[in-house]
Amino acid sequence: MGYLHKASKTLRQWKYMSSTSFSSFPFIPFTNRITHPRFCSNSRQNNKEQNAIDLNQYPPELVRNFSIIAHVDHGKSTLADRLLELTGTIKKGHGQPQYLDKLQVERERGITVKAQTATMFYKHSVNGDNISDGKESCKFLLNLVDTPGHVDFSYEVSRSLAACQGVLLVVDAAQGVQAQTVANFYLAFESNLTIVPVINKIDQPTANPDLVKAQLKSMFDLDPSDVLLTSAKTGQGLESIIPAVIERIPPPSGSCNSPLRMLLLDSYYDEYKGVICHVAVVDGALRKGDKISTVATGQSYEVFDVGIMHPELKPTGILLTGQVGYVVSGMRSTKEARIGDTIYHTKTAVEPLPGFKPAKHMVFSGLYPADGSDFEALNNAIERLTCNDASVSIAKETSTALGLGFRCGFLGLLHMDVFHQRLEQEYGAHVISTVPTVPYIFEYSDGSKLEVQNPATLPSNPKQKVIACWEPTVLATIIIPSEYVGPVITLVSERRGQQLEHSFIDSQRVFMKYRMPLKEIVIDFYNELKSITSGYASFDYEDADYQQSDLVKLDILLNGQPVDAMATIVHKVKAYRVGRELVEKLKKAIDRQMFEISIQAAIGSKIISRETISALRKNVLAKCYGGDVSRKRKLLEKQKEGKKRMKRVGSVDIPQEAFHELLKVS
Ligand SMILES: Nc1nc2c(ncn2[C@@H]2O[C@H](COP(=O)(O)OP(=O)(O)OP(=O)(O)O)[C@@H](O)[C@H]2O)c(=O)[nH]1
Repeated sequence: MGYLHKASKTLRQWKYMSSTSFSSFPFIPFTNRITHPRFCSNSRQNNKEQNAIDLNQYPPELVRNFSIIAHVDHGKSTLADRLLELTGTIKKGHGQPQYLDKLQVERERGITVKAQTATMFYKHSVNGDNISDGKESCKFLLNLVDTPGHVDFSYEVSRSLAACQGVLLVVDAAQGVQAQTVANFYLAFESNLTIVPVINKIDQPTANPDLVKAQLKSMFDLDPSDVLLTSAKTGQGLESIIPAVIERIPPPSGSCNSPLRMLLLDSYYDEYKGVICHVAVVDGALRKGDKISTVATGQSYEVFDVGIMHPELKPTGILLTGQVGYVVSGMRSTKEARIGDTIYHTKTAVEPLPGFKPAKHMVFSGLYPADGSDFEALNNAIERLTCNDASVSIAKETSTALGLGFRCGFLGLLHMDVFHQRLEQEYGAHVISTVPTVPYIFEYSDGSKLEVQNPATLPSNPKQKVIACWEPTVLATIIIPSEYVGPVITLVSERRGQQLEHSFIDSQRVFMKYRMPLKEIVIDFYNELKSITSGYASFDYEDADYQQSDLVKLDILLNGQPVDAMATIVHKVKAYRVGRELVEKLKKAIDRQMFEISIQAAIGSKIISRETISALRKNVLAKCYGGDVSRKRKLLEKQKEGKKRMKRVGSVDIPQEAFHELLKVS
């Protein structure tokens, strides 16, 4: 209730500032109550929403910016739907669950990949705070940010939090606190945000809200009496959420009188409007027609359109202190709209906002056109997609096996997967990707150090020049039911993890913290963890330091010729097993051809594993008896088509599937 009480003071400043800075805004004497019709409406007043939204009616004191954060699948997007419905922002039964998950990939996979903001309006009685006598209610402007739950996209979460003063920390009533609950709690806590705990899915037969309350108390010291109980599915308890947001989360604290400072939260390219920037106005005000610049480039642009996401773009002509919205200016490419940058009025230079830490690329992989001749098409597709996903790093590279392509850096394996899927679905680009690798550091005898993002660039006999190697590590959090502790410890030791912490969350569940090499979790770790714990484990990680390690480059040779796109870097103790598995997978994936093919794995000049594919021409006409010429021609054509999709190394044709198979070996 404290923030409502403070409302009077801020409103007085706003009213004063408005009378001086905004000609349309009259001076209103201070009354110790939010009673002026500009800010408040009588509860009997007509509820009909005005078509044109006048943001002048929402001084910072009537604004609340909050994110919904949670572990994967705990119900963030469903809860966001219900809040949008409750506030009349979208119609009930709009027939599109998880409304804010707009990408095809999000709908197909049922996950949120991009954080999405929506502005809502809500009338709330300020009764009981000595501000109002209870007969009146104020209309508040609420910016809700639905965030992704998967660890790969935690960068999106931390960015979203920069525009918020509080969060709804959502926890599944049956699953309880999970690994991303812990990670997200600390993201919010370290940003000094107000945390409103919400236990969701209380309709489930296995829901145990009391146990979850106890977990929230023991792990985060959250008071059980502050915890809200809800079901985003049935709507139970939903009505308590927005009042809690308004009463507990502080309003934004920027200065209305200061020059404009906006934080650039996100940007994407729209075919009709050009670059659209999502912004949070920290200080001052922005109007259509203003001239703005970004700190990074200093370039000046005119504001053509400005507004809010309600939840679609809704022009308002103005954005004021504490508000979150969009801006369209003359930017030609999203490269001009750097995320975390500060936007200001061109003629009034300002101190830049702190911005964000740059995204850290955890996984690198080569991307090549499935058909070598399609390089230009792939180049175009990647350029367009990276306009809407700036968290991927792209550099051109050449492979003797695959031709011209790109080396791409991703936030994790799911991010890489989503990027591939979007390339294919949204831009029709078919790609071959090489084995994902992490950024290793190699130190050479002359003292120089090299970050290696592509194993092929490493000399094949590293011992000759390399004097030390380092690999990136992560701090991994695992939460499991106690009966799975044994198998999980075995799995983590196989993956070279060092235990740092082991404690009980409650009588049944264990919290474990490990330091692990990033490489060991990149491929298939989570799947294995899930499978040995019958799906009950949750897992999260954050990047940690580099550690010195005994690494070797593993080459794959076909008929004695190394295939650069198949080279990988592995820990020495794993080299023999990985070499053998790679060779076996390739034997299964490569068709027999008219000559014998030898497949070898080698460390330097030493062959550590070998398989042979015996010679045989695949006779596609074998089953085609009789003289039907057109059928025979069709089959031969089909074989020719298939060959087009093959990559030729020396004389050996490698199907795309062979590259996919290699992705599964860790
Ligand atoms: N029984 C029940 N199911 C719910 C409730 N809320 C959400 N769900 C279901 O839980 C699943 C996950 O919901 P989402 O809203 O996509 O979860 P999310 O946290 O946004 O997921 P990510 O974005 O992938 O992290 C969906 O199948 C929802 O229908 C609830 O209150 N009760």
